[in-house]
Order: sequence, then structure tokens, then C-alpha cells
Amino acid sequence: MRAETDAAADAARDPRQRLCRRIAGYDWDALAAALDADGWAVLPKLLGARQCAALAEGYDEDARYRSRVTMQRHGFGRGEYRYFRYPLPPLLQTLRESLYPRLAPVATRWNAMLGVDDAYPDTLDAFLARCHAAGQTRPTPLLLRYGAGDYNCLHQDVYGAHVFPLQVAILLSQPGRDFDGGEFVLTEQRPRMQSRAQVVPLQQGDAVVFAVRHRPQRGARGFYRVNLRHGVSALRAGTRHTLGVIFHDAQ
Ligand SMILES: O=C(O)CCC(=O)C(=O)O
Ligand SMILES: [Fe+2]
Repeated sequence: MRAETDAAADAARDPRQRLCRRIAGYDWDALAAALDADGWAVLPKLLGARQCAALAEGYDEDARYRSRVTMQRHGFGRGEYRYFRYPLPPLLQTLRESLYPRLAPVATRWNAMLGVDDAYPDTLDAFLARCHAAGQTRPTPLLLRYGAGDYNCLHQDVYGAHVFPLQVAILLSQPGRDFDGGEFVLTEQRPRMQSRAQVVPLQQGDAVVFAVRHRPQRGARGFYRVNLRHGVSALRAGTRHTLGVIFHDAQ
């Protein structure tokens, strides 16, 4: 009896179990409807302030990462990011593998709407096995760091033939306290129309789920593809960290 109570108490304190419960607690039907309508949706307070700070502070722990990218050098913007190496830190691994099965049904439905006859596997492991068999073996989760004047140009995170159509970004810093400016921006381009921009309102710990490349939009003759890009507007001051969770691995 005593041992059981202790085990339950330990489980309640285990950050990975807490995170799984947090993810299970969102209204995934409503989120799926928002993703269908807009191509993005917010998961409020996915991470706590201390978890955010710990991840951001880990930016300089070299052993966690496989590479560092200076955005200016590639014309990607200004600022830098680092790709994690395998094995991912436990909290990040839990995030990636517990978010995946919530998003896979949306991804499969989007394929069906667009006439693509391909279902996504139920588990992250099974999806990654596909990526790995095709030579996409390098982990894509990343940590980004921006200072005053830094920004991220509009882009799409495609790293090979195998693409999971949704990705997640978690804001690790608090707007107004840690930084100013630096807003998460999405643009949509519909065939024969000019681009439309949306700013996604995020607080520290909030996650945005969004389409990697395109989302299905109902038209007069079935569904068509709306092209999406994401980026970050220039910071006016301070420092901003983001955790990026991409589900496909890279070539
Ligand atoms: O810093 C951000 O909010 C955007 C990061 C990003 O481009 C990504 O997670 O793919
Ligand atoms: Fe990105």
C-alpha cells in the first residue's frame, strides 16, 4: 500500500509523465479543427517556465548538439540555431513521441483530402523507420537563439523526400520581459492570390503546431493546396529562444 502510494507520488513528479498528461489534456478535436481551418493552432502552456529556462540555458552545452548554423551565413536571416544529436534529451524525446500520435491522424486526413493515398504510421518510431530506410537519419529537433536585430526569414523545414506535414515550435522566452519584437509569423499563398500574413500570439511555454509546407483548403472542385511559410520578425531588444520539434529526420 505504502509502496504504491510512493510510486504514484513519484510518477506525479516525473516531468515526462507530467508532460504526457498535459498533452493528453488538450482538446485534440478542437485543435484538429483549428489546424484544418487555419493550418496552425496553439497549445497553451505546454512547458512550464522552469522547463523553458532549463532548455534555453542548455544552448551552450555542446555535447547535446550535432551542429550549429549561423543564419546570416546561409541567407536564412540573423541569429543561430543548433540541431540536437541522438539520443535527444529525455524531455524533448517525450515531446516528440507524444505529440506525434496526436498529429498523425490530421496528417493522414490531409493526405486523403489532397488525394495522396498514404497513411502516416501510428507511432513516431514507425515513421522514423521510414525516414531512416530512405537515408534520412539525422535528427532535426533544434534550439534557436535570437538577439536584438535577429530574425528568421520565411521558410519551410523540408529535409528530404519523407516529410511529416506538421511541426511544433515552443517559445522558451517571455515576450515583453526577455525580448521585444520577434513575433512568430506565418504566410499563406493561395493559387493566383497574393500572400496573407498572420502573427501567432505566443507566451513563454506556449507551442504552435503548424503546417510544414501546405494545408488542404476546400474549393469549388475539391481540395487544393495552400502554401505556408513561417519565420520570425526582427527582435527589437533582448534574447529569444525557441525549441523546434520537427518529426521527419534529415538526409
Ligand atoms: O523561432 C521560431 O519561433 C521559429 C523557429 C523555426 O523556424 C522552427 O522551429 O522551425
Ligand atoms: Fe522553421
